[in-house]
Amino acid sequence: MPAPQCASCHKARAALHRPRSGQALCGACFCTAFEAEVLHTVIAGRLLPPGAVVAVGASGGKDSTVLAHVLRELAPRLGISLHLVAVDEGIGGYRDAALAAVRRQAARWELPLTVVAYADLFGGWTMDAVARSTAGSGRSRACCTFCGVLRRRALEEGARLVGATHVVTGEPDDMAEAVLMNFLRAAGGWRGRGLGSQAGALPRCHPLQLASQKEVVLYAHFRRLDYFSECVSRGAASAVLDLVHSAGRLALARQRPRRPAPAPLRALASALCQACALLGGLNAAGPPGHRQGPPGLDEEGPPREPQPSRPPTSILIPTTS
Ligand SMILES: Nc1ncnc2c1ncn2[C@@H]1O[C@H](COP(=O)(O)OP(=O)(O)OP(=O)(O)O)[C@@H](O)[C@H]1O
Repeated sequence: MPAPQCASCHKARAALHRPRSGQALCGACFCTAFEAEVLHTVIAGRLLPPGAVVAVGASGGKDSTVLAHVLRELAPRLGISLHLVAVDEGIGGYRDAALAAVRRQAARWELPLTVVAYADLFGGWTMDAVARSTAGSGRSRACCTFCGVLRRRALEEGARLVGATHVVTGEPDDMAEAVLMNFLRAAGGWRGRGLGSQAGALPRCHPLQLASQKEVVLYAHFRRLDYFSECVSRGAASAVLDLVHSAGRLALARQRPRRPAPAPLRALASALCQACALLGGLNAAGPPGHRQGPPGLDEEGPPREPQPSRPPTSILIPTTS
């Protein structure tokens, strides 16, 4: 059976059914719609004012690749300028390939790129050194904690270095996780790693917050974006997006005076100090490199190989005649 006509341009054959609406669109109309939706997210949420100098957290992965590409398309309309900031965590066998992808993107899209390294920012500590230092102490979990906190700090440093006024990161419907965490942590207020920014830090936002993982992959596919690919098999659920919408409404409704945050929230709001606290703990146990061991974070085996990237075939329309 031939593919249906695109429901938007009525000229080309449809190439996909949009996961949420079921609308059949050709690749070009889908990309245009996707960009328009991100534009709406930015404008409606007042995420990036005209004149903003925006540091894009560029990991080389699909989310930040799509984010950078979409914002580059929208930049003239939004009146913003972009600067890619990549963090080199010092993870042997993993980050190098991702950074190479970021360099190719910067060159192709003619965007300025700054790379900041943990080793330079944190007194010689790389994630490989952290992994060795924390070995035997619930290592995998400790590594994620260190990496998340230090990366946030490094991105902030990089953004300030390039004179950015705002920071943006990928995170499409992963936002739901943050939303849920915030609901659970604070029945009385909305704050934290999700849609807000931390005290003293540059404003940080997630323009892809309402996009689904599947559509991010489809956008990358139709725009033929070159990115460093890991597992892309996570699906999108409408409930997840509804949750993010609810959080946005909750944030807008939060006009009443705020109650003092409970203790866990105060801890969340001090991630910059958290980085120093974690580094202090590491240094107390010995300088970077004091413990020898194999590089790489995965104690169960060697660092993961990148997986080939594929769009979710369940929503692509087969191109048969
Ligand atoms: N090394 C890095 N350098 C700069 N920004 C980063 C780096 N790692 C992550 N980020 C930013 O944080 C966001 C969330 O990263 P995380 O690894 O949690 O999610 P992800 O879904 O794998 O993102 P991506 O597909 O962009 O790699 C990324 O989209 C990116 O904007």
